[in-house]
Amino acid sequence: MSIRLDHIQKHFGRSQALSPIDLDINSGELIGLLGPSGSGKTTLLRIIAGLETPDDHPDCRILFGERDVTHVHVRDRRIGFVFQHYALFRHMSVFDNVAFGLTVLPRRERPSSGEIRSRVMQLLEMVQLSHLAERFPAQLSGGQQQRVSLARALALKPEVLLLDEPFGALDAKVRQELRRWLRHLHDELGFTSVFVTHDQEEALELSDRVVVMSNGRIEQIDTPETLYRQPRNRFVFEFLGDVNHLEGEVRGGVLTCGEARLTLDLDDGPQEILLRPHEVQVAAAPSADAHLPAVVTAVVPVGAEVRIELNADWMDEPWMATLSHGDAERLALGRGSRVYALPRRWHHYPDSRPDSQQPDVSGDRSAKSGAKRRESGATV
Ligand SMILES: Nc1ncnc2c1ncn2[C@@H]1O[C@H](COP(=O)(O)OP(=O)(O)OP(=O)(O)O)[C@@H](O)[C@H]1O
Repeated sequence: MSIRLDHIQKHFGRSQALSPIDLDINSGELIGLLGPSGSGKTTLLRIIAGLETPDDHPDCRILFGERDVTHVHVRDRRIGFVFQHYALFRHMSVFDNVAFGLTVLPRRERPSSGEIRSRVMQLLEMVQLSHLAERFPAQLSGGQQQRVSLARALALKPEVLLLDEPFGALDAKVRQELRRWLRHLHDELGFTSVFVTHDQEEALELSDRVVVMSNGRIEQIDTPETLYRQPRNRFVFEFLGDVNHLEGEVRGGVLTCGEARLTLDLDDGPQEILLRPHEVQVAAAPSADAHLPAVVTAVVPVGAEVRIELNADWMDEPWMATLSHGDAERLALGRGSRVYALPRRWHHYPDSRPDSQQPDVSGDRSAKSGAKRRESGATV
C-alpha cells in the first residue's frame, strides 16, 4: 500500500507544528521519520494515522494507494499501531491482548473463534511468544511486551503499520533485537511501515529511506547511504553523525586560529569547516599543509576502532578522531600525548544557517602526498 501526502500542514493555535509537507511512500517501504525533539515527527505520524487532522487547505490530501483517506476516520484506515509504551491491557492474557482487535470486529466481519485462535497463535509463533500466551503483561519483560504489541498490531492484517518510538523505553541490546524483529516481519508480511525515532543509528539501520525533519519541515528524504554521503545541508550533516569544527580567518588560502594553521581553498574572511571523526588523521608531526597541534585527552577502544579525544586552545569543543588499533599502537597514544591532527577531508557550508539548503563545498587532501583536491559545490 503506497502512501501519498500532499500539502500537509498543521498549526496548534498560533504555533506551526508542520510546514506544508509533500511525501510519497512506496508500497512495502520501511520509512523512518528522524529529527530532534519538537521537529514534528509524531504530528506527521498521527496525521497519517487519522489521530490528528491537518489544517484545511484545498490541496491537502492523504492517499492510501488509490483511496483518498483525508477525511476517513482512524478506525476505517486499516492501520496497525505500535507505541513506545506498550499499552497492553493489563488484565488480559497475552493471547487475549493479541486477539482483542479481532474479537471486537462487527459480527459480520468477525472470524470464528477457531479462526481467531489459529491466527493469534500464528502471530505469537512469529514473534516467538506462543509459550507465553497465557501470561499477563506484568509477567513479561519490556522487549517481550513490545513483541506482543507488534503481534497485536498485525492481527487485523493492516497494510500500513505506524510505530511511534516503538523501542524508545528499552535498553540498547533489546532495542537491537527488536529492530531485527521489525525488519524481518516487515519483509515477510510485505506491509508499509512508518516509524518515528530520534535515534539516528536506529533510523539508518532500519529504514529503506529516512525522512529527516527539523522545525516542522522535511530537510531531506533519502536512503541511509545517500543521507550519510550526500547530506543536503548543514543541518543534515550535523544531525547524522559526530562533527568536529574549525573556525578561523582565511588569508591567501590559509586558515589560522591561534597556533592552528591549515591550507585550504576558501575565500578570504572568517570561515568554518566541519570534519567527521574518521576524516581526521592523527600524526606525530605536522604536514606542509596542516599544523594543528593537540593533546590527547581520552583514548577509548570501541570495537574495531579506537576513539581519540583531542583538545587544544584553538578548538571551541574537543575533537574526536577514529583510528585503527594498529595506528593507535604505532603512535603509542595515551592521555597527554602531544599529536597533530591532519584533516583527510573537510566540509564547508557557505551559508552557515542550519536550515540552509546549500550543498557543501568539500575539500579532500591526501595526507601522504600532501596533495590537495577541491570539489567545489560537490558533496561527499
Ligand atoms: N496537542 C498539541 N498542542 C499544542 N502543541 C502541540 C501539540 N502536539 C504537538 N505540539 C507542538 O508541535 C510541535 C511538534 O511536536 P511533535 O510532537 O510532532 O514533535 P516530535 O518531533 O515528535 O517531538 P518528540 O521527539 O519530542 O516527540 C512541537 O512544538 C510541539 O510542542
